[in-house]
Amino acid sequence: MTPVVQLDAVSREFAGTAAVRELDLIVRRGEFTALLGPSGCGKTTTLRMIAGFLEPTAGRILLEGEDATRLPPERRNIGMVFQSYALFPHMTVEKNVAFGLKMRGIADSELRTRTGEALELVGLSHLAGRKPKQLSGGQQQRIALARAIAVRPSVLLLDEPLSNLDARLRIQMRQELARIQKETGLTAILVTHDQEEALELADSMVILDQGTVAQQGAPREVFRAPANRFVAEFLGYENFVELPDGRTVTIRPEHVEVLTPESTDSTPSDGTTVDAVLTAVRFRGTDCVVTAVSQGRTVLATSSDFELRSGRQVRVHLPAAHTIDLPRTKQELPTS
Ligand SMILES: Nc1ncnc2c1ncn2[C@@H]1O[C@H](COP(=O)(O)OP(=O)(O)OP(=O)(O)O)[C@@H](O)[C@H]1O
Repeated sequence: MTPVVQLDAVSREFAGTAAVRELDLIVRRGEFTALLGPSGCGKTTTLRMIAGFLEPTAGRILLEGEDATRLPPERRNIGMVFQSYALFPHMTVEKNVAFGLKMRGIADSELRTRTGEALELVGLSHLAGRKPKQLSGGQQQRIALARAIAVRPSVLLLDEPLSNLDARLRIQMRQELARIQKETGLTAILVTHDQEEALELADSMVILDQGTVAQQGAPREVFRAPANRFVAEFLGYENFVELPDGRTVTIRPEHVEVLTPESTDSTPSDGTTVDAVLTAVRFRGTDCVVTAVSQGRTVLATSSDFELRSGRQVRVHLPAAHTIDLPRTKQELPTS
């Protein structure tokens, strides 16, 4: 099946500095792809190139299999929703939603049907006659979404669409987006720096690091097996431990076992066990989080042993089944 969006080695420079470098990306029909990464990694630049607002300095962009690298935005069948809702303040909700259809020369009766459908999809048909300023932030974002969907774009580009909403509304809108995408079979690319949003919504996530792909895959895969330290840190992994055999691994604190003579006197046979001293114990109610230091290496662990105190000598066990090997990134490799 021809991908809806395909980027072949796309690069974009600004005054000699690369914002996106040789990026390859494939988005298939009906797929929800999340582009994520820290500020400045090139997410918005990538989205703007797909929309046609920015030209790549190198590489090709294919839309529905056709070379669209130099195609102006209005000739790409793309819908966009931004962080700022960008609704026309003087137009009613209905006129806002109909705007893109009108621009495309859609006949009146068809225009009314599609506007009505789009408003129904976002659950706001009853507000059709209002002006944007008479709506809440969440409602305005729904209207922006309806406007983008009404034109039946081959791909919907979402640039941090939920980040202006408060936490509760953001979660509600996330579920709403998931529902709409499921109902309509929309192909969408979402730019976000919120990993939770990506984990919940995306079929595929692409983590960018300085304009290149650090890792791409299904959220579960990426979360379970981050490819390197950058991805692991971005996903919230906190333990980075160099093992005696030279490997660097990461492990979730809840998988690290803190052993004391009272808990066991045998050394587990799998994984790695090291002597350590506790330097901090934080009580959290149902468990505590301890910081253990072993030969300069720090490991965070959770434990339900409430007798543990700072200064205590323990052994720390990293079970093999839960340690994730992290190959070193280029920056971390010693230079020869
Ligand atoms: N018009 C521009 N002129 C010069 N540099 C730019 C321009 N647009 C983006 N950049 C630079 O390109 C890099 C990538 O920017 P981009 O906006 O794509 O990042 P981002 O991942 O979307 O970041 P954020 O999460 O902060 O929005 C940054 O270093 C940025 O400063």
